[in-house]
Amino acid sequence: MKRARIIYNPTSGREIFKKHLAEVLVKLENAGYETSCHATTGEGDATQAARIAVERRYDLVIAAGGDGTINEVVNGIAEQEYRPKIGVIPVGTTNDFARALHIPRDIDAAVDIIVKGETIPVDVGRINDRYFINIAGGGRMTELTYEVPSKLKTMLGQLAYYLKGIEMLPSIRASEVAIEYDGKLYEGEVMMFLVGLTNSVGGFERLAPNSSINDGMFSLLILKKTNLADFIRIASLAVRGEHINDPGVIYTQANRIKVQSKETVQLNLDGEYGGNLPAEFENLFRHIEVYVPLDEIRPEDRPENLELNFKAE
Ligand SMILES: Nc1ncnc2c1ncn2[C@@H]1O[C@H](COP(=O)(O)OP(=O)(O)OP(=O)(O)O)[C@@H](O)[C@H]1O
Repeated sequence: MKRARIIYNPTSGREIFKKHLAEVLVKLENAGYETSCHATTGEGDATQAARIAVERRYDLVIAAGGDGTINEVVNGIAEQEYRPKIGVIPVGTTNDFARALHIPRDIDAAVDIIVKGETIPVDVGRINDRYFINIAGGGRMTELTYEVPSKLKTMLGQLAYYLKGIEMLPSIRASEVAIEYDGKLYEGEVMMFLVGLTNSVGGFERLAPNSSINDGMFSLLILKKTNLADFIRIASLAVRGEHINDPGVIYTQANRIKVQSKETVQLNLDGEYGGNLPAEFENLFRHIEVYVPLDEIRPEDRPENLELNFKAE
């Protein structure tokens, strides 16, 4: 019998997961999993719980929460030699990782995907000994994600971020940075830089349109210093993925990225504060296995084609 560990955040999103826990357990039991649960108690607890799940050699770890919870679970697993497969039940306010992997927000449907048992390997980002699965970045613009009060998030969901963004826009300053990427160098003032593993960020599904979840490459997006009018223009292009050719934007793929600044620039890892610059980003190629609806994954990202990609490199 396989053993599964559910690590769930009881405060995620609209706090609905608890009410569905019994049916989730029954479903996993019927599928042949012996399952136990851990409810997180606060910051860092999901990482600790994931480390313990690794020690106890669980076959899979199911993270139920938002991007913050999944990030924490991956942080407990990514550093280990034995890495259980990861299932995701997206019940957070932002669920960018799940969206990028086409995992549905419906709890029942998300569990069905785990039960079906199809997985793909995905890349994980490492930065100064911390890990991220979706996006890292820096610059004043990225700071709005943790300035949104959690009560507002529960009430308004994704909308809370946009409201905060609009409120902060006029006060956003540029930061002077040096960004080295695969031997190239950009030096200048930026509103933000983003280092992405998936194409889905903050509900913008085309922010990094060329991202592949398992090609060993980051998408690097640099938004140069702009005035408010240009910023609004670029943001509206970004909805359609058309910002990448704008002169105010640098968009490229890179495997290793180093960012420095003389100023204090905060980093954001998967939507949470992640220390300050300097930072070195390293892409850990196909580092974790995640349960996904395989039919909906792009052909080039599916396991049967991965070997081919690899040989072609
Ligand atoms: N019992 C708890 N009480 C309060 N905070 C918690 C608890 N358990 C975990 N947390 C914190 O909640 C943070 C964010 O949670 P998570 O990402 O799951 O959901 P969310 O806030 O609804 O969504 P998002 O982060 O996507 O906006 C975690 O990083 C963790 O620090």
